[in-house]
Amino acid sequence: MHHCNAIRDIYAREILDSRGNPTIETQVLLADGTIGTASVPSGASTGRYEAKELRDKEKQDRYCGRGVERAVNHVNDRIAREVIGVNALEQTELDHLLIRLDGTEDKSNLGANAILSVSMAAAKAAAMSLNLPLYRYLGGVHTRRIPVPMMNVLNGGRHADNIIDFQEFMIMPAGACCFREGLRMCTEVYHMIKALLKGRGYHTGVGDEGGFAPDLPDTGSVCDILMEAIETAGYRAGKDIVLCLDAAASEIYDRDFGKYVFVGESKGKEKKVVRTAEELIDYYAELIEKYPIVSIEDGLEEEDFPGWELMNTRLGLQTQLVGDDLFVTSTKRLQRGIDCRAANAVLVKINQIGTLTEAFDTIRMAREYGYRSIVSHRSGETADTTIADIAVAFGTGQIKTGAPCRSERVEKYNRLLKIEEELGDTAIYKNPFS
Ligand SMILES: O=C(O)[C@@H](CO)OP(=O)(O)O
Ligand SMILES: [Mg+2]
Repeated sequence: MHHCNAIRDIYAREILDSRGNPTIETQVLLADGTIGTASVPSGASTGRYEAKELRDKEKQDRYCGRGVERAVNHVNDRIAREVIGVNALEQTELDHLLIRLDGTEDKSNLGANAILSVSMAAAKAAAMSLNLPLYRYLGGVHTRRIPVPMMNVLNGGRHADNIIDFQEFMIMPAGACCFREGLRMCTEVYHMIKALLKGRGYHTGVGDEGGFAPDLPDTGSVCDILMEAIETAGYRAGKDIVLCLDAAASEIYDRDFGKYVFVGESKGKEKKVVRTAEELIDYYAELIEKYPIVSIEDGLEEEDFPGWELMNTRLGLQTQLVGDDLFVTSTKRLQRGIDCRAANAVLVKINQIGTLTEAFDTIRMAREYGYRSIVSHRSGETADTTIADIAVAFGTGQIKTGAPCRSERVEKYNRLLKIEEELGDTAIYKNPFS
């Protein structure tokens, strides 16, 4: 109890996220006076099997009403009573205590957002009290690898009000020499995309993650613009910069119909464009043939493990196939995918599972089975930069954190710039696909 790293007090409040929705921020005070502060993001295209946050928005909050307020009260009341006195350095114990206290499979009792805010704030306080940067505290002395950004530059799906069916089009500076250089390259391409869109009369408003959201008719025309922007900016597409997709296929899947419906692509056509899982895999194969696409996330919907297996057999050797809604950062779901060879990579979103310890377990399991991990933001974000430190701490080699023009995303990039500077000559940056 009198240990200097013991939690002395804890306090949560309601703040706003980048979509203007309430979210939770929690502060943990240690006996030595250190304060750790953390805030929690929120998704729009959430996976069915994600841990449940207590949110205000009705569609995400099965209790309806003031969800975040209840999450805040849970931290200040029930959680505070239990965690005061716990040693903040014992992250695993603390997280397991929170899981037990909640008592449900999906954290719907206290709220995954309430629980995660405490988990994160305690880790930050512990690092600070040891005078260590967070990545060093979480990763130890061997921590040296800076992730390559998967930068979202064009938005569609649930993240924008345009007609593009797939959710995210990303560029990745795989051929850069260091993070700073890679970030600069991507930013130049981002600006070039804007110029090209403008020149062709498309609007240049952006989606939730800062990627442009023009009404381009289909995936091919989006990829064409990206290719042109890369080349015009002076880079070699496929060498210096490669492409990645997040199809977020669960969002376009019609369960009753058993097919994927491409509403945007159907515009102006007589017949609706629909694809079965097999046809969608063929479509990906065509796209990969034509464009330097190295990674496809949520290529199929979250229930279709057999479909994923087929996709992995067809495309998995040359393409990174990332499970986001499919795995929801859960070791249980990931194990199922591993058993049936469903994919070869996992997206890691700490709020999908609700504690740091469980997210770390998922990264560890992925590594054991030769899966890659990509640490990721949510479409509703805050200024919190914990995910940048996690990516470095675990040397995942890849991070997905949006466009370079919305502060809540830029915060993460700027944090990585700072970490790379701190690591100096010891920093490692390398193409995750070579
Ligand atoms: O699908 C995704 O990968 C994420 C983040 O880009 O979106 P959301 O947070 O809306 O789930
Ligand atoms: Mg996704």
